[in-house]
Amino acid sequence: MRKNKTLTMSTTTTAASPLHTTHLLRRTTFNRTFTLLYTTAIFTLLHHHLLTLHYSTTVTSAATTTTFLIADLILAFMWTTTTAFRLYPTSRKVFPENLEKVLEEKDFPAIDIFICTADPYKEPPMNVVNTALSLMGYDYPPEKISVYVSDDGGSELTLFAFMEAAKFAKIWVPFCRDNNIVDRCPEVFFRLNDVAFSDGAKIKAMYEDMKLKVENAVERGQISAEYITNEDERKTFDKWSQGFTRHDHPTVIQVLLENEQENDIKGHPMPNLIYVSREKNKASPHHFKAGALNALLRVSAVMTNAPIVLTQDCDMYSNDPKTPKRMLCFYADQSIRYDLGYVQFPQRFHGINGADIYGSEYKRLYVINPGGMDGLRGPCYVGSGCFFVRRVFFGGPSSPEFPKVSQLRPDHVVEKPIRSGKVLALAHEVAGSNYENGSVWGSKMGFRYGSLSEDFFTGLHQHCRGWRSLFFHPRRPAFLGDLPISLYDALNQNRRWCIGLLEVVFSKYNPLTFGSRFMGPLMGLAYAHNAFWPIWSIPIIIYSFVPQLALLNRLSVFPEVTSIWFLLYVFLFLGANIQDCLDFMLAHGTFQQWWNDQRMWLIRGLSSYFFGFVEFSIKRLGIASKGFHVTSKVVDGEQSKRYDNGVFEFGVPSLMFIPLATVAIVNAAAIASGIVQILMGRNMGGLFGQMGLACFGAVNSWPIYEAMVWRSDKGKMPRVITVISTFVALFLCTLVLVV
Ligand SMILES: O=c1ccn([C@@H]2O[C@H](COP(=O)(O)OP(=O)(O)O[C@H]3O[C@H](CO)[C@@H](O)[C@H](O)[C@H]3O)[C@@H](O)[C@H]2O)c(=O)[nH]1
Ligand SMILES: [Mn+2]
Repeated sequence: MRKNKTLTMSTTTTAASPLHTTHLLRRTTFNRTFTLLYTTAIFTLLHHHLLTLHYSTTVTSAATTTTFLIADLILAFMWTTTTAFRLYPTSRKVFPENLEKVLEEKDFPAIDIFICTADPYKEPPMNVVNTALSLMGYDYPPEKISVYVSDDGGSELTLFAFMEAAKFAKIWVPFCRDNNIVDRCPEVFFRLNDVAFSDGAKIKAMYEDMKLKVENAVERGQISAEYITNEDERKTFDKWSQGFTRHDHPTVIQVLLENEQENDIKGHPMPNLIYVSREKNKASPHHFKAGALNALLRVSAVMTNAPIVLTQDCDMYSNDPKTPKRMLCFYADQSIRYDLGYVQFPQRFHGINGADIYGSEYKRLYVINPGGMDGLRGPCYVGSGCFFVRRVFFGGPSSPEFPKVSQLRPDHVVEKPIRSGKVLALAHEVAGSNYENGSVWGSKMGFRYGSLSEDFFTGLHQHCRGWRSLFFHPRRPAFLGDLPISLYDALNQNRRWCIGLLEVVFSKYNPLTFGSRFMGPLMGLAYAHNAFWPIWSIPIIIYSFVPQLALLNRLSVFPEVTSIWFLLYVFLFLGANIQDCLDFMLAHGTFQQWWNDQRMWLIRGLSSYFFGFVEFSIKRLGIASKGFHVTSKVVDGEQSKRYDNGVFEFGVPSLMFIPLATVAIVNAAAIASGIVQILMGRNMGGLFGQMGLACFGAVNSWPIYEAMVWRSDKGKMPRVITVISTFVALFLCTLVLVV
């Protein structure tokens, strides 16, 4: 009887006061029409190339035509994949105020929050603590929240920071709740707000005190005896005895807060807070972040086994305490619940300079494209800001594959307190480095192994198994993270992703051959778009060198400016760029940000995409590979000043800068040669396209000229790179002139 009542109630409220709505964006019709038009243009160009090839009389012209045919085929393929994002661009709204009509607070699902950190020197513990505090402060029943911190750095410094955080949280969480604070990341709150009200000033002093202690410990690399206040803490730190290194140590699990035991200073229960550093040794592979997440999946199953799991990078703090309630608007909707695997919020960043010189926002990857996939079977998983249904890690929606150990099953109900001996013993066992031997963890269960882009691979796998996902982009960013502020860091991160993506391309789960069979062709294309990123380097390299070198050689490779074919080129070039720019600006970007974003696309094509490809090949051949190189989140004062002023940071002599500098020089040389040819009275009709392209290259290379020629700060281009690149450029130019 009661059940019935709830049921009718939920149906009526869904109709009259929905939990969420979804609609196609207004640009949909335009996008579809343009797709048809552009596809026709592509086919016309390819046809034209084939004809030219057929009728070419010299080896040089056959070779150049083939080169451009290859470049254009790849560009055409990549453009085709973008249509997957453009045919069903979707946007959603949620109505958390209607939540209480369908779900009482006591029936809210519990949430296990996973925070991964891997290195106390690249990821300062104080920042990780801030992330954790912001999440513990969620506007959600605290007894339903458990925060698990995975420390792959195996550092007592991080544990120490969290011990301090556990104490501070008892003051911070009620303070946020009682004052209805929105910025629940303490660092951000104290930076942005005047703390004159309530106990603000007192709490700020406590926060500063904690920060001082933690930063002091990190600086000294050890925890002073005076900071250790009781026997329990001392015993814990004793685990870091001799022989304990980050690559070789036993499991450390420390329950720092337990909600049934501890209350905040106002008497409300606290969320659980658990520190986990899984066992590591050189003999067993640890699979980087995916391995860490799988260990957390098991440890959390044993301890709390919440039906919802939120994964967070250590730098991604919560920027909106209402986020879990917004997520619930989807989760509580029975009509979509059955095969809903995860709800992905976009990764957004703080501290971006106005023009976003490194395109670090990745607007297309994180905001635009997921909205497009949301109209299909849902967005990719991007590693952070994602609420999973725990069940998604164990088989398809209608084909569950549960672990043998009953305590690890997603339907297992935990009855014992998390500090009980049995629970802790099992938790240690499942975090052991040999636990996964001979099991399907990482292949069929949990997060996927085998790719450095474990997030992309995991999401793909889940979609292939029949799960759907969903994208929600609230106006106020749900999470904000750090971004690389030097070109080298930005490119290195991108290179790691490329290696991971190629690992997916060359696995059984290739999005085109395997994926599209199980997810449908458009989803296959959408996944392929990301997976094939690195091949963009081929057309970008070709178009950065070949027309320019031909110009130096007075060889015309594009149609005459007066010919109709030239118009086709103009249409293809402008069409793609303008549509891209519009997409970007409609997603609240500025023109300048778009310009920098397209520049970064070219820069990546010449460096990280290409080097990622090279490194992937080397790895395939069985030669050394670096593994997961964690992006540094530490800020250097001077560097950060340059970043804020929009100045490119080269500084380190990286091989990746050589193609960039070489292209800059070759393009400048091509322009110079073009000008000389004009002055000599040559008819430039046939070389107009090449001259235009060289100018485009040079304008894009502006920061590189600056860094090579007239900057003197630490971030300028290292002299050795300039010298090598000049030689390479000279070599290329003479080679062409000789041929
Ligand atoms: O062995 C490792 C390596 C990394 N991490 C953690 O993984 C997260 C992401 O690492 P980061 O260096 O910040 O990489 P990004 O390139 O910024 O991260 C993006 O790309 C990764 C895949 O390459 C995804 O895992 C991330 O979620 C996504 O934000 C961080 O919290 C790390 O602490 C681990 O826990 N163990
Ligand atoms: Mn990161």
